[in-house]
Amino acid sequence: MTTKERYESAKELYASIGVNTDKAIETLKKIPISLHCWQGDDVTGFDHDGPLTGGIQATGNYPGKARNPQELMDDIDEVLKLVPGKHKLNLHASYAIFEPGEFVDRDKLEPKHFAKWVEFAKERGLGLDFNPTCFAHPKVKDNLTLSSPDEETRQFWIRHCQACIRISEYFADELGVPCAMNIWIPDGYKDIPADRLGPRARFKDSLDQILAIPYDKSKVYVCLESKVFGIGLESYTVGSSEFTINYAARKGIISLMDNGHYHPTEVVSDKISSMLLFNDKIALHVTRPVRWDSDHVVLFDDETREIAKEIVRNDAIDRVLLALDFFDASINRISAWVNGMRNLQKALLYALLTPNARLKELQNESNFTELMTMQEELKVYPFGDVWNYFCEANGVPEREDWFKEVKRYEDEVLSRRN
Ligand SMILES: C[C@H](O)[C@H](O)[C@@H](O)C(=O)CO
Ligand SMILES: [Mn+2]
Repeated sequence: MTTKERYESAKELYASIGVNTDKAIETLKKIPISLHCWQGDDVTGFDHDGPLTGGIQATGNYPGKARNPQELMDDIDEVLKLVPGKHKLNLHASYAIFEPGEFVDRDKLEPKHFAKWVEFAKERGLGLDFNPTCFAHPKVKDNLTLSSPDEETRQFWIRHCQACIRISEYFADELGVPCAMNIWIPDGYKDIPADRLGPRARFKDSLDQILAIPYDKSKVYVCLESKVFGIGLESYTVGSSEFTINYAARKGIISLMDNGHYHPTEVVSDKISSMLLFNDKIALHVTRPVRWDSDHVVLFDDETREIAKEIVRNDAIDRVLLALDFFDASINRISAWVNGMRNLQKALLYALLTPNARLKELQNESNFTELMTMQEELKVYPFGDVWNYFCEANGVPEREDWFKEVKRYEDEVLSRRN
């Protein structure tokens, strides 16, 4: 049987429960996911030689990490060949590209330092998203940036974030696609603080100063990401969930939830509906925490599917900005990216192939017996036949065939890097 024939048979079965597979794959094709550049080099970037700091960690030493802009771009191209649909690329400020011998500190960054990325994005029809890099830098003083009591330090990071807004607007102007600019700071304390309010008040004031510069809100979507703890910052983080949600609501920016940034039994899938009721847009970093915010590769697992269902069944595809955020250095980095992208797409497809209206009715009728039965039986519907057809129709390898190309690239390209 061909992929198409399998699809036709799956289509009939889904139609019998009121699901239109053609419509599902048309919708999926148009859902952009922001591919995070930092999986390719373990969050190293190009503007410093120091270690990764900020309470995050990439563990593993798999060979073949990208060492310069060209290698990172080549690797991203390799990923794009294996992922269906059109997406965005998510850059950090530390990935600025300088002329040979040039160095520009983060508070002085300008659009021209990202011109090569814009060219790259234009040639491939990608949108660009952006992030200030408030970590892995000598100006992070005692683990603090925008909340630092040291005014010089705080002003440095304010200027950095302002520079990033200007760069984000340049991306949007050049590419004709709004740029999501996400602010995340690592600031916090390892042990019980004596003052919780002061750092948060300074962070609030810093954000006010950053947002006070003129910029076009229809082009730059400023997002604010919360976090419950970092490595070495276990007792207190300045940018907590309450802080970021309140600040974003008050100032009309976008809350970003990273599903690795909550207590282990808290799930982002349960937060999405509440956030949608009070916000036009929300943003997500989709990741996989394992015991802690360990940023493992996204799988086609229960929570990823549950997140996707909340987006699809609440008609929020255009209101949720989707980005990946993980950095696994223990496996082939191209495969980490491709698995993460394809798995989030699979979760979205699974949600699109769910008879959501019928399931809602069952819930409202308190028919929990049939609801459970249906939800469980759906798990063994021929979802894979629809996914494989989607891959074929979009010119990328189906099933695990993509891995052959990853192996070839590893043998011919990655293994020659050291
Ligand atoms: C590199 C990213 O900006 C970073 O992972 C941030 O989004 C985060 O999640 C920190 O834990
Ligand atoms: Mn994140």
